[in-house]
Amino acid sequence: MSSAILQCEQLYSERDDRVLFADLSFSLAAGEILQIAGPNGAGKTSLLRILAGLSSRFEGELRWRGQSMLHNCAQFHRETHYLGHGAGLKAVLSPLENLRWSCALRGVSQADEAIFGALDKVGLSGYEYHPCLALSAGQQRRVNLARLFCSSAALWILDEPFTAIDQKGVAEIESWLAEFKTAGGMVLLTSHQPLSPSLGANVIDLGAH
Ligand SMILES: Nc1ncnc2c1ncn2[C@@H]1O[C@H](COP(=O)(O)OP(=O)(O)OP(=O)(O)O)[C@@H](O)[C@H]1O
Repeated sequence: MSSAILQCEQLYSERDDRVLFADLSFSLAAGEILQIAGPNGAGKTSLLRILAGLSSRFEGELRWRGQSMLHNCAQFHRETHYLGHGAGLKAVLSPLENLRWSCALRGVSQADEAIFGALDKVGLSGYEYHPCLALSAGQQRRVNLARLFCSSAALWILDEPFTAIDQKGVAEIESWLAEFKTAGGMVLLTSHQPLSPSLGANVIDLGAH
C-alpha cells in the first residue's frame, strides 16, 4: 500500500488559453518536502491555490489519505495550513489579535499563551500589541508565519515563505521546516531560491511542464 498522504494525479490547468501545466502528478508522504519551482507566471501560485481549495480551475484527481477530495475536502482543509504570498493580515489589528482571529476562523481554540509563544518563535516578542500597519514587511510576513505554530496541520502549503525575510530569517524558516519534517509533517512550497540541501526537498519545475 502506498504511504502517500497527498496524491495529485494528472493535473491540468490553463489560464487565458495558455496551458500552465498538464499531466502533472506528484505525491507527498509524511516527512516530505516538495518545492514547486519555475519562472514568473509558470503557474506555481495557481497550483497552490488549487490545492488550498481556493481555485477550481483544473482537471485531474486530488486524494487525501486515500480518498478523493471530492468526498473529504473538509478533512483535508482541517489538516492543512495554507499561507499565500501576501501577508494576509488585518492591518489595524495587532499580531495578537490577528492570530486570535485566524485561530477562531479555523475553529482552533488556542490560548493567548500559545499565541505569545508563536510570536516569540518568529522573533516578534515585544510586538504583540503593535498594529500590524506599523510593522515592516518582513515583520508582517513573520506574523503570517506564526500562524503555522498555532495550528496542528499535517501539511503546510506555503507560497513564497521567504519573501521579505532577512538572511538569518531564511535560515530560521528552513530550521522550522526541518523540525516539522522530522515530526512527520509535510510541506509543499514555492520559492525562487534553492532550499538548503539538508532539507532533502524534492523539486518540481513547472517551467519544464
Ligand atoms: N487573477 C488572474 N487573472 C488572470 N490571469 C491570472 C490571474 N492570476 C494569475 N493569472 C495568470 O496565470 C498565470 C500563472 O500565474 P501564477 O500566479 O500562478 O504564476 P507564478 O508561477 O506563481 O508566478 P510568480 O513567480 O510571478 O509568482 C500567469 O500567466 C498569470 O498571468
